[in-house]
Amino acid sequence: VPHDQTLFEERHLCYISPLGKGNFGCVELCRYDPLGDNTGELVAVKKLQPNKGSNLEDFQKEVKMLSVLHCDYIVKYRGVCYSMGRLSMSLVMEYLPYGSLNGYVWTNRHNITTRRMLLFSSQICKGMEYLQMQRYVHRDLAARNILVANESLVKIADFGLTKVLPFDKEYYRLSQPGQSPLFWLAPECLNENKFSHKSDVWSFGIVLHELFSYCDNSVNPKRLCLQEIGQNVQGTSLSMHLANMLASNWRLPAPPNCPLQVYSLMKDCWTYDFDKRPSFSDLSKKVENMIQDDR
Ligand SMILES: CC(C)(Nc1nc(-c2c[nH]c3ncc(Cl)cc23)ncc1F)C(=O)NCC(F)(F)F
Repeated sequence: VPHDQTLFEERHLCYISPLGKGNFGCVELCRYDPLGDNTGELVAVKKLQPNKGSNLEDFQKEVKMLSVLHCDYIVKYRGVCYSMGRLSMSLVMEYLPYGSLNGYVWTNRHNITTRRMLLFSSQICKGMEYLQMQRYVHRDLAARNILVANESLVKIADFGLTKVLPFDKEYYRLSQPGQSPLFWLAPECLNENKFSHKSDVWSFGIVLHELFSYCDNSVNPKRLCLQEIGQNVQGTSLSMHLANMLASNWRLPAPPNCPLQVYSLMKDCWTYDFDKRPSFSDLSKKVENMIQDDR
């Protein structure tokens, strides 16, 4: 039997440190070191948190989804590690040393150019275009869920909420309101739990806002929306307030010093009618043109 490169033996997986908590589990930095001489490669290992609202088959679905994605702009699946005699499993992914995009942009805000932000934006569009071809709806596109591979490459990650569209529908209706953070959601998600490629486009607009705000937490989408709602958040639920504001055409304000054409691209993504929003291929062309103009 040819050696299965996607099977990681638990005894060679050496824990180093925690990376963070994602949807349905925590992710740890480990070294896979079968030779036992510390020359093994670093990997990110997502452990299934037993009965933390997630179960093995949901996790196996996430593993299956990630294992068939092959794109430069999507975090690479490396394999699985079974433990407790196949009763539990972990998802092994490539480790990206520069961490999540929101942390990276904020830390390097003094020397990140518009050009580099546009480059990251076009890579996210291309990753999302690829996901769309697989009929995957990410449902949690946010700067915290983008990883930085190096100074000029970012990748989409955290597919814990991703859904595959049914063959006969261009949207996915969630049975009950999900756990996606409200402030990244399109109106049809807030009002009807309807998720589609076009609601991912809305979230991409929010990611542009995060990026061009240098992921400054003091002006993040949640903070700005709550400011607009004001403290008078009585009875009406937060998502109702937000849905009403969006219906009366309120949108996040332009980030300071944001190039006008970038803000108008965000506004295109935030078109109320999902059918009129640009596609990711439209968006990547527009962003590419901005990169050319930015010479
Ligand atoms: C839950 C987890 C761990 N959180 C973090 N991962 C990494 C982090 C840093 N390098 C990484 N390489 C691979 C992976 Cl899967 C994560 C990291 N860095 C910081 C995090 F908070 C994560 O998965 N976040 C979603 C992601 F950032 F990946 F989109």
